Amino acid sequence: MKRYLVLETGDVFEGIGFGHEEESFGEVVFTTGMTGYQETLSDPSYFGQIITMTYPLIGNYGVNRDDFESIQPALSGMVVKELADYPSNFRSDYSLEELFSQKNIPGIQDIDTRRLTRILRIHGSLKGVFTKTGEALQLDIMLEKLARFELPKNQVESVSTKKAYPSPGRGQRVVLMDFGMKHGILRELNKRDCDVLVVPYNTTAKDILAMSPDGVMLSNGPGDPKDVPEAIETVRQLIGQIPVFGICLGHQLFALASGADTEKLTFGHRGANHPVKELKTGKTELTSQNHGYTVIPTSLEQTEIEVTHIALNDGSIEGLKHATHPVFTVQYHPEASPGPEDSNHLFDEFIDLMVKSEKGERQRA
Ligand SMILES: NC(=O)CC[C@H](N)C(=O)O
Repeated sequence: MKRYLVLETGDVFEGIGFGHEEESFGEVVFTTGMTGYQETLSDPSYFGQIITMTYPLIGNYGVNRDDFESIQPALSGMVVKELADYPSNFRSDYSLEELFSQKNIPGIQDIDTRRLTRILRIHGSLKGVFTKTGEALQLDIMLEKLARFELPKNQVESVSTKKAYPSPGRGQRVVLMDFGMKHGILRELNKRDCDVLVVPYNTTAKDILAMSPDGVMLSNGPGDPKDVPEAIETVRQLIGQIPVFGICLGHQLFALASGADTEKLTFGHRGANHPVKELKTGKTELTSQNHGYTVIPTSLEQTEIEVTHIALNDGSIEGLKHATHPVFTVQYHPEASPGPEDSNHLFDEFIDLMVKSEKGERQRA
Protein backbone atom coordinates (compact mmCIF):
# COMPACT_ATOMS: atom_id res chain seq x y z
CA MET A 1 0.00 0.00 0.00
CA LYS A 2 1.04 3.54 -0.77
CA ARG A 3 2.97 5.66 1.70
CA TYR A 4 4.79 8.98 1.25
CA LEU A 5 8.04 10.34 2.50
CA VAL A 6 7.83 14.12 2.90
CA LEU A 7 10.91 16.27 3.56
CA GLU A 8 10.94 19.67 5.26
CA THR A 9 12.06 21.13 1.90
CA GLY A 10 8.63 20.18 0.49
CA ASP A 11 10.04 17.32 -1.59
CA VAL A 12 7.66 14.36 -1.73
CA PHE A 13 8.47 10.73 -2.54
CA GLU A 14 5.75 8.21 -3.22
CA GLY A 15 6.52 4.63 -2.29
CA ILE A 16 5.14 1.44 -0.84
CA GLY A 17 4.97 0.98 2.92
CA PHE A 18 6.28 -2.02 4.83
CA GLY A 19 6.61 -2.75 8.54
CA HIS A 20 4.96 -0.38 11.01
CA GLU A 21 2.20 1.62 9.30
CA GLU A 22 1.80 4.69 11.52
CA GLU A 23 3.18 8.14 10.79
CA SER A 24 6.85 8.48 11.74
CA PHE A 25 9.05 11.57 12.06
CA GLY A 26 12.83 11.68 12.08
CA GLU A 27 16.04 13.15 10.73
CA VAL A 28 16.59 11.75 7.24
CA VAL A 29 20.17 10.60 6.65
CA PHE A 30 21.83 8.24 4.17
CA THR A 31 24.31 5.39 4.46
CA THR A 32 26.35 3.99 1.62
CA GLY A 33 27.10 0.52 3.05
CA MET A 34 26.39 -2.09 0.38
CA THR A 35 25.76 -4.80 2.98
CA GLY A 36 25.19 -4.79 6.72
CA TYR A 37 21.58 -3.57 6.85
CA GLN A 38 20.85 -5.72 9.92
CA GLU A 39 23.71 -4.23 11.95
CA THR A 40 22.87 -0.75 10.69
CA LEU A 41 19.20 -0.82 11.62
CA SER A 42 20.00 -2.16 15.09
CA ASP A 43 22.77 0.40 15.82
CA PRO A 44 21.30 2.58 18.63
CA SER A 45 23.17 5.62 17.28
CA TYR A 46 20.41 5.82 14.65
CA PHE A 47 17.86 6.68 17.33
CA GLY A 48 15.33 9.14 15.89
CA GLN A 49 16.71 8.91 12.36
CA ILE A 50 15.20 7.74 9.07
CA ILE A 51 17.94 5.90 7.22
CA THR A 52 18.17 5.92 3.45
CA MET A 53 20.04 2.91 2.10
CA THR A 54 21.84 4.01 -1.07
CA TYR A 55 22.51 0.42 -2.13
CA PRO A 56 19.51 -0.43 -4.35
CA LEU A 57 18.61 -3.93 -3.13
CA ILE A 58 18.09 -4.47 0.58
CA GLY A 59 17.08 -7.60 2.50
CA ASN A 60 18.52 -10.09 -0.02
CA TYR A 61 20.26 -12.22 2.60
CA GLY A 62 17.48 -12.00 5.21
CA VAL A 63 17.89 -11.54 8.95
CA ASN A 64 19.93 -13.87 11.15
CA ARG A 65 20.40 -14.55 14.82
CA ASP A 66 23.93 -13.21 15.15
CA ASP A 67 24.15 -9.81 13.51
CA PHE A 68 22.06 -7.62 15.82
CA GLU A 69 23.84 -4.68 17.45
CA SER A 70 21.03 -4.15 19.99
CA ILE A 71 17.85 -5.93 20.99
CA GLN A 72 15.38 -3.20 20.09
CA PRO A 73 16.17 -1.13 17.00
CA ALA A 74 15.86 2.60 17.74
CA LEU A 75 15.62 4.08 14.25
CA SER A 76 12.51 5.98 13.10
CA GLY A 77 12.39 4.38 9.68
CA MET A 78 14.22 2.99 6.67
CA VAL A 79 14.03 4.05 3.02
CA VAL A 80 14.92 1.51 0.33
CA LYS A 81 14.82 1.30 -3.42
CA GLU A 82 13.88 -2.35 -3.57
CA LEU A 83 13.17 -4.81 -0.79
CA ALA A 84 14.18 -8.35 -1.79
CA ASP A 85 11.14 -10.63 -2.12
CA TYR A 86 13.02 -13.88 -1.60
CA PRO A 87 15.92 -13.62 0.86
CA SER A 88 18.45 -16.37 0.58
CA ASN A 89 21.33 -17.19 2.89
CA PHE A 90 22.26 -20.22 5.01
CA ARG A 91 22.18 -18.03 8.14
CA SER A 92 18.85 -16.36 7.38
CA ASP A 93 16.05 -17.02 9.87
CA TYR A 94 13.40 -14.69 8.44
CA SER A 95 12.94 -11.76 6.09
CA LEU A 96 13.68 -8.10 6.70
CA GLU A 97 10.00 -7.35 6.12
CA GLU A 98 9.08 -9.73 8.95
CA LEU A 99 11.62 -8.04 11.24
CA PHE A 100 10.12 -4.62 10.50
CA SER A 101 6.62 -5.89 11.33
CA GLN A 102 7.74 -7.74 14.45
CA LYS A 103 9.72 -4.79 15.87
CA ASN A 104 7.33 -2.05 14.71
CA ILE A 105 9.83 -0.29 12.46
CA PRO A 106 8.38 1.87 9.67
CA GLY A 107 9.71 1.23 6.15
CA ILE A 108 9.17 2.55 2.65
CA GLN A 109 10.31 1.00 -0.62
CA ASP A 110 10.19 1.81 -4.31
CA ILE A 111 11.87 5.15 -3.62
CA ASP A 112 14.36 6.82 -5.94
CA THR A 113 17.12 6.78 -3.33
CA ARG A 114 19.56 8.46 -5.74
CA ARG A 115 17.32 11.53 -5.99
CA LEU A 116 16.79 11.53 -2.23
CA THR A 117 20.52 11.25 -1.52
CA ARG A 118 21.31 14.14 -3.88
CA ILE A 119 18.84 16.31 -1.97
CA LEU A 120 20.45 15.31 1.35
CA ARG A 121 23.93 16.04 0.03
CA ILE A 122 22.86 19.54 -1.06
CA HIS A 123 20.77 20.53 1.97
CA GLY A 124 22.38 18.32 4.61
CA SER A 125 20.37 15.99 6.83
CA LEU A 126 16.70 17.03 6.84
CA LYS A 127 13.63 16.48 8.96
CA GLY A 128 11.23 14.11 7.27
CA VAL A 129 8.07 12.09 7.84
CA PHE A 130 6.63 8.81 6.63
CA THR A 131 2.88 9.26 6.19
CA LYS A 132 0.53 6.60 7.51
CA THR A 133 0.47 3.69 5.06
CA GLY A 134 -2.65 3.74 2.85
CA GLU A 135 -3.61 7.33 3.68
CA ALA A 136 -3.92 10.10 1.07
CA LEU A 137 -1.24 12.79 1.20
CA GLN A 138 -2.14 16.12 2.80
CA LEU A 139 1.02 18.02 2.05
CA ASP A 140 0.22 21.26 3.88
CA ILE A 141 -0.62 19.44 7.09
CA MET A 142 2.52 17.31 6.85
CA LEU A 143 4.76 20.34 6.28
CA GLU A 144 3.18 22.10 9.22
CA LYS A 145 3.75 19.06 11.46
CA LEU A 146 7.34 18.83 10.21
CA ALA A 147 7.97 22.48 11.04
CA ARG A 148 6.78 21.81 14.59
CA PHE A 149 8.71 18.54 15.01
CA GLU A 150 11.93 18.83 17.01
CA LEU A 151 14.63 16.22 17.16
CA PRO A 152 14.61 14.71 20.65
CA LYS A 153 17.24 15.81 23.18
CA ASN A 154 17.13 12.78 25.45
CA GLN A 155 18.42 10.32 22.89
CA VAL A 156 21.27 8.85 24.95
CA GLU A 157 19.03 8.43 27.99
CA SER A 158 16.50 6.56 25.84
CA VAL A 159 18.96 3.93 24.62
CA SER A 160 21.45 3.60 27.49
CA THR A 161 21.03 0.68 29.90
CA LYS A 162 19.03 1.60 33.01
CA LYS A 163 21.05 -0.71 35.25
CA ALA A 164 24.67 -1.77 35.33
CA TYR A 165 25.33 -5.38 34.28
CA PRO A 166 28.44 -7.55 34.08
CA SER A 167 29.90 -9.48 31.17
CA PRO A 168 32.56 -11.46 33.02
CA GLY A 169 36.03 -12.39 31.87
CA ARG A 170 39.38 -13.11 33.46
CA GLY A 171 41.42 -10.31 31.93
CA GLN A 172 41.49 -6.55 32.36
CA ARG A 173 38.54 -5.03 34.16
CA VAL A 174 36.77 -2.51 31.93
CA VAL A 175 33.90 -0.21 32.81
CA LEU A 176 31.99 0.32 29.58
CA MET A 177 29.90 3.49 29.59
CA ASP A 178 26.79 2.73 27.57
CA PHE A 179 25.63 5.76 25.60
CA GLY A 180 23.71 3.52 23.18
CA MET A 181 26.35 0.89 22.75
CA LYS A 182 26.69 -1.33 19.71
CA HIS A 183 27.10 -4.88 20.99
CA GLY A 184 30.12 -5.25 18.73
CA ILE A 185 32.11 -3.20 21.25
CA LEU A 186 31.23 -5.58 24.05
CA ARG A 187 32.00 -8.56 21.79
CA GLU A 188 35.48 -7.17 21.01
CA LEU A 189 36.23 -6.72 24.73
CA ASN A 190 34.89 -10.19 25.54
CA LYS A 191 36.98 -11.71 22.75
CA ARG A 192 40.02 -10.36 24.62
CA ASP A 193 38.77 -11.87 27.88
CA CYS A 194 38.07 -8.50 29.52
CA ASP A 195 36.00 -8.47 32.68
CA VAL A 196 33.40 -5.93 31.59
CA LEU A 197 30.88 -3.97 33.61
CA VAL A 198 28.42 -2.06 31.41
CA VAL A 199 27.11 1.03 33.20
CA PRO A 200 24.42 3.68 32.47
CA TYR A 201 25.43 6.89 30.69
CA ASN A 202 25.02 9.01 33.84
CA THR A 203 27.28 6.98 36.13
CA THR A 204 29.63 9.40 37.90
CA ALA A 205 33.43 9.30 37.71
CA LYS A 206 33.51 8.70 41.48
CA ASP A 207 31.31 5.61 41.15
CA ILE A 208 33.31 4.35 38.19
CA LEU A 209 36.66 4.73 39.97
CA ALA A 210 35.17 3.04 43.05
CA MET A 211 34.65 -0.06 40.86
CA SER A 212 38.43 -0.17 40.56
CA PRO A 213 38.64 -0.80 36.81
CA ASP A 214 41.82 -1.04 34.74
CA GLY A 215 40.26 1.13 32.05
CA VAL A 216 37.11 2.86 30.87
CA MET A 217 35.56 2.43 27.45
CA LEU A 218 33.26 5.18 26.11
CA SER A 219 30.72 3.82 23.65
CA ASN A 220 29.07 5.23 20.57
CA GLY A 221 25.62 6.79 20.92
CA PRO A 222 22.92 8.91 19.27
CA GLY A 223 22.39 12.65 19.03
CA ASP A 224 24.42 15.76 19.75
CA PRO A 225 27.25 15.13 22.25
CA LYS A 226 26.44 18.46 23.90
CA ASP A 227 23.06 17.02 24.96
CA VAL A 228 24.80 14.88 27.60
CA PRO A 229 26.64 17.36 29.86
CA GLU A 230 26.73 14.86 32.75
CA ALA A 231 28.75 12.46 30.61
CA ILE A 232 31.11 15.24 29.54
CA GLU A 233 31.74 15.99 33.21
CA THR A 234 32.37 12.31 33.99
CA VAL A 235 34.90 12.04 31.16
CA ARG A 236 36.60 15.26 32.32
CA GLN A 237 37.10 13.72 35.76
CA LEU A 238 38.35 10.40 34.38
CA ILE A 239 41.11 11.93 32.23
CA GLY A 240 44.44 11.40 33.95
CA GLN A 241 43.02 8.91 36.44
CA ILE A 242 42.76 5.83 34.25
CA PRO A 243 43.24 4.61 30.64
CA VAL A 244 40.29 5.60 28.45
CA PHE A 245 39.30 4.49 24.95
CA GLY A 246 36.39 6.21 23.20
CA ILE A 247 34.43 5.43 20.06
CA CYS A 248 32.32 7.88 18.04
CA LEU A 249 30.10 9.68 20.59
CA GLY A 250 32.76 8.71 23.15
CA HIS A 251 35.36 10.47 20.99
CA GLN A 252 33.24 13.62 20.80
CA LEU A 253 32.67 13.58 24.58
CA PHE A 254 36.44 13.35 25.15
CA ALA A 255 36.96 16.41 22.91
CA LEU A 256 34.29 18.42 24.74
CA ALA A 257 35.60 17.31 28.14
CA SER A 258 39.05 18.58 27.14
CA GLY A 259 37.80 22.05 26.21
CA ALA A 260 37.47 21.49 22.44
CA ASP A 261 34.26 21.99 20.50
CA THR A 262 32.05 19.98 18.12
CA GLU A 263 29.75 20.92 15.25
CA LYS A 264 27.32 19.22 12.91
CA LEU A 265 28.56 18.03 9.50
CA THR A 266 26.32 18.83 6.52
CA PHE A 267 25.27 15.25 5.78
CA GLY A 268 27.58 13.21 8.01
CA HIS A 269 29.64 10.09 7.37
CA ARG A 270 27.69 6.85 7.17
CA GLY A 271 28.96 3.80 5.36
CA ALA A 272 31.43 0.98 5.43
CA ASN A 273 34.35 2.11 3.29
CA HIS A 274 35.53 5.47 4.61
CA PRO A 275 39.30 5.83 4.26
CA VAL A 276 41.04 7.16 7.37
CA LYS A 277 44.74 8.03 7.61
CA GLU A 278 46.84 7.59 10.72
CA LEU A 279 49.10 10.64 10.79
CA LYS A 280 52.00 8.97 12.64
CA THR A 281 52.48 6.14 10.14
CA GLY A 282 50.80 7.54 7.03
CA LYS A 283 48.87 4.28 6.90
CA THR A 284 45.30 4.27 5.62
CA GLU A 285 42.55 1.99 6.87
CA LEU A 286 39.05 1.50 5.56
CA THR A 287 36.56 2.17 8.30
CA SER A 288 32.93 1.74 9.22
CA GLN A 289 31.28 5.06 10.05
CA ASN A 290 28.05 6.51 11.36
CA HIS A 291 28.23 10.05 12.64
CA GLY A 292 26.68 13.43 12.04
CA TYR A 293 28.89 15.53 14.35
CA THR A 294 32.61 16.22 14.27
CA VAL A 295 35.34 17.85 16.37
CA ILE A 296 36.28 21.38 15.18
CA PRO A 297 40.04 21.38 14.38
CA THR A 298 40.70 24.99 15.46
CA SER A 299 39.05 24.30 18.83
CA LEU A 300 41.97 22.00 19.74
CA GLU A 301 44.46 24.86 19.94
CA GLN A 302 44.02 25.59 23.64
CA THR A 303 43.72 21.94 24.66
CA GLU A 304 46.13 19.15 25.50
CA ILE A 305 44.82 16.84 22.79
CA GLU A 306 46.43 15.88 19.51
CA VAL A 307 44.96 14.72 16.23
CA THR A 308 45.99 11.14 15.37
CA HIS A 309 43.74 10.34 12.39
CA ILE A 310 41.99 12.24 9.60
CA ALA A 311 39.30 11.32 7.06
CA LEU A 312 40.68 11.19 3.53
CA ASN A 313 37.34 12.14 1.97
CA ASP A 314 37.01 15.54 3.64
CA GLY A 315 40.03 15.99 5.95
CA SER A 316 37.90 16.01 9.12
CA ILE A 317 39.23 14.71 12.45
CA GLU A 318 38.88 10.94 12.94
CA GLY A 319 41.15 10.24 15.89
CA LEU A 320 42.49 12.03 18.98
CA LYS A 321 44.80 11.35 21.87
CA HIS A 322 45.76 13.16 25.03
CA ALA A 323 49.28 14.63 24.94
CA THR A 324 50.31 13.08 28.26
CA HIS A 325 47.54 10.89 29.70
CA PRO A 326 46.56 7.41 28.42
CA VAL A 327 43.42 8.46 26.54
CA PHE A 328 42.70 7.85 22.85
CA THR A 329 39.52 8.02 20.81
CA VAL A 330 38.30 7.45 17.26
CA GLN A 331 35.36 8.88 15.37
CA TYR A 332 34.92 5.68 13.36
CA HIS A 333 34.02 2.12 14.37
CA PRO A 334 36.89 -0.33 15.07
CA GLU A 335 34.26 -2.90 16.10
CA ALA A 336 33.10 -2.81 12.45
CA SER A 337 29.71 -4.56 12.45
CA PRO A 338 29.01 -3.73 9.75
CA GLY A 339 32.12 -3.06 7.73
CA PRO A 340 35.83 -3.72 7.49
CA GLU A 341 37.86 -4.90 10.47
CA ASP A 342 41.05 -3.01 9.54
CA SER A 343 41.07 -1.04 12.79
CA ASN A 344 40.19 -3.91 15.12
CA HIS A 345 43.74 -3.71 16.50
CA LEU A 346 42.72 -0.58 18.47
CA PHE A 347 41.09 -2.88 21.04
CA ASP A 348 44.47 -4.64 21.45
CA GLU A 349 46.09 -1.25 21.91
CA PHE A 350 43.57 -0.44 24.62
CA ILE A 351 44.45 -3.69 26.40
CA ASP A 352 48.18 -2.84 26.14
CA LEU A 353 47.51 0.61 27.54
CA MET A 354 45.70 -0.89 30.54
CA VAL A 355 48.42 -3.48 31.11
CA LYS A 356 51.10 -0.79 31.00
CA SER A 357 49.23 1.54 33.31
CA GLU A 358 50.21 1.81 36.95
CA LYS A 359 47.43 -0.40 38.16
CA GLY A 360 48.28 -3.05 35.60
CA GLU A 361 51.90 -2.94 36.79
CA ARG A 362 50.70 -3.41 40.35
CA GLN A 363 48.52 -6.34 39.42
CA ARG A 364 51.29 -8.11 37.58
CA ALA A 365 53.74 -7.62 40.46
N1 LIG B 1 27.80 6.47 16.17
C1 LIG B 1 27.95 7.46 17.02
O1 LIG B 1 28.38 7.31 18.16
C2 LIG B 1 27.46 8.81 16.57
C3 LIG B 1 27.84 9.95 17.45
C4 LIG B 1 26.93 11.16 17.28
N2 LIG B 1 25.58 10.83 17.65
C5 LIG B 1 27.00 11.67 15.86
O2 LIG B 1 26.07 11.51 15.10
O3 LIG B 1 28.00 12.24 15.48
